[in-house]
Amino acid sequence: MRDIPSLALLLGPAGLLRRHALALTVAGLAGVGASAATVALLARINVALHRPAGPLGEMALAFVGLGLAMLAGRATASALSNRTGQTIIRELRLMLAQRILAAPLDALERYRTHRLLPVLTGDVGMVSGLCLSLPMTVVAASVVLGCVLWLAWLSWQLALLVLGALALSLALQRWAQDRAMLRFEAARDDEDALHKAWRTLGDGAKELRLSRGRRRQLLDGRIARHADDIARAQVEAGDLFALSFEASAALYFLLVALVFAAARWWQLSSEVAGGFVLALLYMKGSLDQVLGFLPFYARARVALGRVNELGACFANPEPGQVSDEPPQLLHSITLQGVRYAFEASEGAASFALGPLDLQLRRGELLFIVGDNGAGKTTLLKLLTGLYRPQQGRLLLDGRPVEDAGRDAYRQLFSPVLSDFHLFEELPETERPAAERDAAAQAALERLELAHKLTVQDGRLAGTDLSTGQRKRLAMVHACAEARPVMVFDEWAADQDPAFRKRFYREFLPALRAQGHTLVVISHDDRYFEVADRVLVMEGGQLREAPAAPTDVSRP
Ligand SMILES: Nc1ncnc2c1ncn2[C@@H]1O[C@H](COP(=O)(O)OP(=O)(O)OP(=O)(O)O)[C@@H](O)[C@H]1O
Repeated sequence: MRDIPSLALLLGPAGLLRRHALALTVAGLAGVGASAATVALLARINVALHRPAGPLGEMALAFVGLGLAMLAGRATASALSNRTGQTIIRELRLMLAQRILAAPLDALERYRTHRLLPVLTGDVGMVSGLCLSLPMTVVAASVVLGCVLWLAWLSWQLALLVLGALALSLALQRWAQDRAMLRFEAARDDEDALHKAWRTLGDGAKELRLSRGRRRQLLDGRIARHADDIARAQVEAGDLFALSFEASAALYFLLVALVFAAARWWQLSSEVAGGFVLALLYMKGSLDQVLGFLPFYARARVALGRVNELGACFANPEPGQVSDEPPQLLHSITLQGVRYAFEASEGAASFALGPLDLQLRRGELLFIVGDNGAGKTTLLKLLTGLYRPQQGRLLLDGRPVEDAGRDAYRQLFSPVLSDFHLFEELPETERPAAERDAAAQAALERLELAHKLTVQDGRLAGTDLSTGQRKRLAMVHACAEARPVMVFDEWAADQDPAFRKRFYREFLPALRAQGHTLVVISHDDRYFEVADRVLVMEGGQLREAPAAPTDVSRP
């Protein structure tokens, strides 16, 4: 089991609760004030029950005054805690999104993207619930405390008896909580695995329909197994809490009986005994609220652990993400003695690239070719600044690209990666939006997508597309962005022969003529002669290759 982390994210020096300490203190004080008014009201009722009635008007005034104070205190506490809770949730969501966006790509790849969503939705929701319910639980706890103080004022011996019972009840809950946390932790691990299976339901929909075996594996082997494990862990944890809760409830009624017996034993007045019974019965609701909060708190601690873990994984942001300086490529981009190795994962040998040298000259059309797994995409990630070289240097026009300048450097590139994501909106550019939209519309026509899609206010509206058409649409986005360096990772792989030919013989030369520098990963050796240079990747090493002779009669 992983360690249950501290509440640093909420209570640490820069914790979210600390930042709202004033509002939360005011909410807490208002709640405590309301509790004091409640206890005073109880005391008045007790007096009214056991002593001859005083002037009615005075009594009514006291009741109304205390009732109003209670109402105002509770309403203030509730409204303030609700607003502050919602603000904290918003800040937590933004903080996590910013951290993920600012994290180095390899940190995100190591974390595994399927683990992000359960944290960002389920765990953040659970932590949000904790923030929202915490202040009102504090109010309930202060009602209990107020009642105990009043009882101590009535009879310290009986109050000690009550305190003893409360301590026993809390110890029981603590016992249940410690054991339940282990189950909640195990259930949360299963939630991650289950989420991965949910993704398979959508991503593998076609394969699953074509294979009963795969369906069985997914449903029985993964979904049912994890769902069973989660249900078992939650039931066991729920049983533990229910057991301790019911034991506390039984103890409570035993306490009321004990109070009666002790009052008789110590010959206490009926006002004292009545006050005790009244207070005990009244504070039962608040006590239940506090005890009922504990199971929720236990689950929220586990969720908070995951949120903390995510925050910690991405706690080292890349510097310089908000540089306004527009990047320029005047002569060349150079990789000098660059080396990059992936961390070895269970049982698999790690892949290491380099040390290698490469110079990409402005305006050139460079092909990178090589076998599957040779390291072409890894090289592209180093060249585009997505990965930081572990050794060696990346130079822009002879000047090293340092950490602070890497994000600005990355703005030189418009990529179409092999595992590209299709955004709904066209990217923001330095150019006016109308110019960008016109470039996108022209690209739609060139790529024969204009009958499927139109550009509307920077968005691309239209029907669903085939795999090859989606790749073309990714190119439309790159053309609309039109950065100095355009990068295509096996773009032509999904295109029909005629379009593939147009890509190599028409589009690439046209983009080069417009002044773009082009890096193309390709397996299409029949078009290598289009390139100014062809480099071969082999086992993480790079070598120059002469362009292959071309048979222009082939498509
Ligand atoms: N995030 C990662 N973590 C660990 N290993 C990785 C990671 N990404 C790639 N690799 C490994 O690095 C090696 C090179 O991968 P890369 O994607 O660069 O190859 P490639 O030449 O582009 O292959 P292909 O032509 O099949 O796309 C492979 O052995 C791959 O398993």
